[in-house]
Amino acid sequence: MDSHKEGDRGSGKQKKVKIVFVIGGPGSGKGTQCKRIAQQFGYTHLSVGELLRQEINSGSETGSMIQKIMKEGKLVPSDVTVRLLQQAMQEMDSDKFLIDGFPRNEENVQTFENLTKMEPEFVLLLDCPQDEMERRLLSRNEGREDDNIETIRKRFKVFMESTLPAVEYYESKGKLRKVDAGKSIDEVFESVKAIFSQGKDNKVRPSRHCCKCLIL
Ligand SMILES: Nc1ncnc2c1ncn2[C@@H]1O[C@H](COP(=O)(O)OP(=O)(O)O)[C@@H](O)[C@H]1O
Ligand SMILES: Nc1ccn([C@@H]2O[C@H](COP(=O)(O)OP(=O)(O)O)[C@@H](O)[C@H]2O)c(=O)n1
Ligand SMILES: [Mg+2]
Repeated sequence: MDSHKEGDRGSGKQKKVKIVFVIGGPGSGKGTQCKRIAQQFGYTHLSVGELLRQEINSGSETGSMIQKIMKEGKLVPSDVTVRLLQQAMQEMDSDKFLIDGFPRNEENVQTFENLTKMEPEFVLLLDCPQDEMERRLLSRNEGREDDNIETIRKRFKVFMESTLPAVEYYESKGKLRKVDAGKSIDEVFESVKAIFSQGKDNKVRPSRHCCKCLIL
């Protein structure tokens, strides 16, 4: 079911917005696969982690609160995260969003639905063994202060304890699509492509990268 975006009430025209959530443990390959999906299927890729890091870089008070939480591998309060997400979606002239790294707990799920009145078309789960994720993160030299072994371990704990229960919510609604993300990038993308090609419009469109995600 497509989501309907708030707004355009004056014209009575409801803009249909298609949303897909992409979740998986830290290092499962969300960012890597999202870039390819955006390119191939014309989605605007919004990485929630990137939006939070941009808020940190803005030097705002909210940013320093976010930084403390991310350093601990904990989850930022959902109203903060969802507001940043809403802002980014409103700024982009797009009707197809790939939301990377969201939801990460049940509070994320409820807050998103309450504030946006939108639901995802489906949720893609990248399922990857923890030792493989750890190996990938330790060689991901993006200069992130949360990519140290101590914080990585905490993030894994958050994933197991908070994110997986949110996954079960979507599974119960028949909206979960799971792929084995432990294989090579190309092999994982083959499985991902099959899932996105099941949708109605298989047309390949020019990619619409969110400018925010290009600032890595
Ligand atoms: N299937 C894969 N096999 C090996 N390395 C991968 C794979 N997918 C991603 N990577 C690498 O692992 C690291 C984490 O990938 P990333 O897409 O940032 O994951 P996430 O966004 O889920 O944390 C990056 O250095 C990326 O190049
Ligand atoms: N929905 C979200 C997404 C990210 N985050 C925070 O942002 C951090 C980095 O998220 P990310 O998606 O960039 O991390 P990776 O899984 O890509 O390594 C998380 O560890 C959380 O601290 C959050 O609090 N809530
Ligand atoms: Mg990522």
